[in-house]
Amino acid sequence: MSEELLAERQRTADRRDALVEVNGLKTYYEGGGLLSSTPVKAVDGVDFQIQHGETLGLVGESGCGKTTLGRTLVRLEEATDGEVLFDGEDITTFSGKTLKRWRRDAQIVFQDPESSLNDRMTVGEIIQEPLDVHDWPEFSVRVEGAGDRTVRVSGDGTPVEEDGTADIVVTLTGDSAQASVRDAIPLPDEQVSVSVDDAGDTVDVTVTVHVAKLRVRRAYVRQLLETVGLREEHFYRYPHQFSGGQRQRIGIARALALEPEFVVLDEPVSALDVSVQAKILNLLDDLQDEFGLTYLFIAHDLSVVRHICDRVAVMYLGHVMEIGDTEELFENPKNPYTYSLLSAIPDADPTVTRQRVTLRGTPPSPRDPPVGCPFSTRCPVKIRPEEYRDVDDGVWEGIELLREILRERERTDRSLGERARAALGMETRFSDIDEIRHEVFGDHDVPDEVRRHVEQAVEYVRDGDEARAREYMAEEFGSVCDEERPAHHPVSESGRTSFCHRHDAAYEEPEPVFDDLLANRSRSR
Ligand SMILES: Nc1ncnc2c1ncn2[C@@H]1O[C@H](COP(=O)(O)OP(=O)(O)OP(=O)(O)O)[C@@H](O)[C@H]1O
Repeated sequence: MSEELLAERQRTADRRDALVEVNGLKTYYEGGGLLSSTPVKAVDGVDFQIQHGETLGLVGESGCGKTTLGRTLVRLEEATDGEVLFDGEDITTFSGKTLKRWRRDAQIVFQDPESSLNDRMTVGEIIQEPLDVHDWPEFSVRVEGAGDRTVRVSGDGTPVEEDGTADIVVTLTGDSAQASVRDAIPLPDEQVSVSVDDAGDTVDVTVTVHVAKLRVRRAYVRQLLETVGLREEHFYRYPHQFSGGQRQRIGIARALALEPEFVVLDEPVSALDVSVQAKILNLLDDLQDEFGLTYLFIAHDLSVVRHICDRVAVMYLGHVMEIGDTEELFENPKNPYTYSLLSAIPDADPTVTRQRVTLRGTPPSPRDPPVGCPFSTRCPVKIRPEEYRDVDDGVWEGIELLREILRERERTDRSLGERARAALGMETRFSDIDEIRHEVFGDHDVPDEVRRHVEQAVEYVRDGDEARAREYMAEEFGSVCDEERPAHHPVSESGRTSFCHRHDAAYEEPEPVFDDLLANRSRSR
């Protein structure tokens, strides 16, 4: 299938009904640390959509920006650039009353139910707090049966905006009027009285609620406790009297209190025992069906993600590397980072002896990310310059490792060289460049055309010019992966995309390159 056709299908898939649409979103943390002038680029330009009622998983190594992204979507962090459209409106521009009103629609459940609940408040108070802040319920009123007449609402009711959900529906029939309260609100219809003054062109409707809001709120909190599998009598207890799973249920009840459309679940089960995890996941699933919720599900545990997410976004160093249908992505990852991440999961079938891709080192600092592809410093199938395509994999690995050590030495103080090498998985105690070279290339038979350039770079280091050595290595061995940001290429008919230069027609796709790499490795064992 041609790229054009795939791109067209991608656009069609995108036109489905999105609740959340993120365009070019960046969230940087300014200041702090030694390099205070350089911001931490926690989220560095991401684009994706979440459809109504969908669960989008967000995975990636620690520190890749998942939590920051989730918090930016619910405005707990301010976006540095880009937009977050929520039902078409850019929430990054909201302020004042508009922001406060919108906050009801987007909530977050935190990872750690230990620390996310205030231990000095009762469970009832914790769940009720957002209701108090928003003076819930509003007693919004819609009047039906008024025909062409102008309706004015007063008393305890406020007229509903446009076609929003009304708490109370007043139905006018002849001279009488009847109020019916929305199911979710624990307020019997008979506790609401309505008087109508029909003056021809105008109808004045006065709504009187005979129960104090606070009582309605309390009854609602009790209802919520049951919704999340707790009991009414838990209202007056304190969080420390509950188990981890129960505390997470409290956090979920609090998040649901204002009837949001969208919930960010930030590792909601990571801190829980495995037996409890399944129960909480089932609860979240049931709640999604019952309330039509849309989720962003942040997780480390890929098997959990596979189980519950419709689509998955794989993040690395502030970027979305691959995004698409969960089953497709797990079955047949297209991006080298996804491939590497998934290869780390043990296979459920012990008879399957799958080859694993072990990633070298740790991700670069988000203060100083690579200028090209964010994964370029660790990618096992990075594009090589034409003249080095046939160089032995072990030698190439040595070149990349040497480049990484030189970069790491730039970042860390020389006296911290040990730490740099430890980060790269090297157990050596030396700091001399000749020893490093020896360690990196080991017993490999390094061809002359490579040796020559490595020697030159080593010479620059000996002369104390490490910047020159880095530049020399980059000029000689660097490729498009080091120099240019990739595009998001469509990689399947369902609209999956992958952020990798290898999908350009000029290069070989990642998959066969991985196959060759792994086959060579097993041969050399
Ligand atoms: N308030 C902050 N100030 C400065 N830097 C921050 C702040 N919060 C996070 N960071 C940095 O931003 C980057 C992304 O962090 P974030 O917590 O979003 O990643 P994550 O993928 O959620 O990690 P984890 O899986 O460990 O929770 C990290 O380098 C982190 O150190």
